[in-house]
Amino acid sequence: MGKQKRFETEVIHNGYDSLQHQGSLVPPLFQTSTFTFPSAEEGERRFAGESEGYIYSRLGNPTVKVLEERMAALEKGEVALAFGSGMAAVSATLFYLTKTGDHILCSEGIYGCTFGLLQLMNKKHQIQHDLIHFADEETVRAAIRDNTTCIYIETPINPTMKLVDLEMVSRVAKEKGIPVVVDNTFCSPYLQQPLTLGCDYVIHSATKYIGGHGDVIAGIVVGRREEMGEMAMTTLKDIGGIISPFDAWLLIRGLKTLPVRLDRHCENAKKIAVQLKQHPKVKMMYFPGDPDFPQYELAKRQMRYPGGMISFEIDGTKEEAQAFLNHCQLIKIAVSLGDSESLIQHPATMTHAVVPEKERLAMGITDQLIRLSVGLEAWEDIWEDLQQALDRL
Ligand code: MET
Repeated sequence: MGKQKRFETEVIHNGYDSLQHQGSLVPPLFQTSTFTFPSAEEGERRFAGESEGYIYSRLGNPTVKVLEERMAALEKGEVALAFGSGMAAVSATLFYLTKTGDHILCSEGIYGCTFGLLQLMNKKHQIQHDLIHFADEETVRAAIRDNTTCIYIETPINPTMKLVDLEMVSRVAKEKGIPVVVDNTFCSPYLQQPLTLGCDYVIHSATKYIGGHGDVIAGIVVGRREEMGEMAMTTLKDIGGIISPFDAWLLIRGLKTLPVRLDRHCENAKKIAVQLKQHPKVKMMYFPGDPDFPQYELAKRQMRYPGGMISFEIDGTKEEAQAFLNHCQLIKIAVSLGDSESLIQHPATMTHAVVPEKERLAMGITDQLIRLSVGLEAWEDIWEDLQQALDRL
């Protein structure tokens, strides 16, 4: 296929040759559950892995393959696998990396359903976990146990926006031979490429910036050929959380504009953050692009731009936080993120409602915390909506 091109080119062209598909500019949608074999013997060879060729869409599909190859290239990994949701990707990866009695070391905050999954793994398989602040090498070393088989990180953390120094954590993890898994959903590979910083697996809820249009639920995992091959044959094939070919096709379409969209998301977020910070009803703001953000330097080092997500605490009660959401008119009250539409939500009662209060507060998710996914609308319109809603408090 020749040498890899720049990111903005790869999102459009990688892994697809139109001349191999009757000149179809856009990768065709292979909306089929199964594939016919020219003979019984060829069927046997395909099942035995002695012959290439498709069998059944749970085991592989040409449309899904275009998406997977493209995502692998964009994350600078070897192989990607697509899943039916971000959580299917997370659970397949964690089940692949652990067995009964193991321990997972996590960042100090994680998405509510990932937290729920860890509870389930603990209950059913006695797999333990700790959530820690990866402050420095010593802290990481001290937190790793003999039975730690994986480090699981979100950065920025959903929804507190705290960052983890991926280069530092993977350096320590390498000493101990422990794989580092990063949920890169808030950044997409355009803003942050964990594999280039020494991490081993990247996970996406492709529902968010990858799809970008709020019409697909999907997940992606990227890693090395050998491990991903094993994952494909076990926790993808046999647990079966596959993506549908149509959803893969929509993601291929969404990906083409990822850099263009993210440039705009990031520009808008920067402008909104400046305004938000000055509003008297905003008590705290968490945005990696704010010069007062405690990890501002790390953000500059690790991320291309600070992203399109902003969290902030209003000066008020939980009820006032909810009233503020209700006052928003242009901005929609909804979970999810990375869509064209600006979305706002209340993590304590929505994305992280399953986390018990004590753990939730330890993560930094107060009743006053609001998460905003800055959309692609004119930033002035987004700000005017926020401002009028804040002014009514
Ligand atoms: C079902 S709740 C959330 C969806 C998504 N992971 C988010 O953080 O918004």
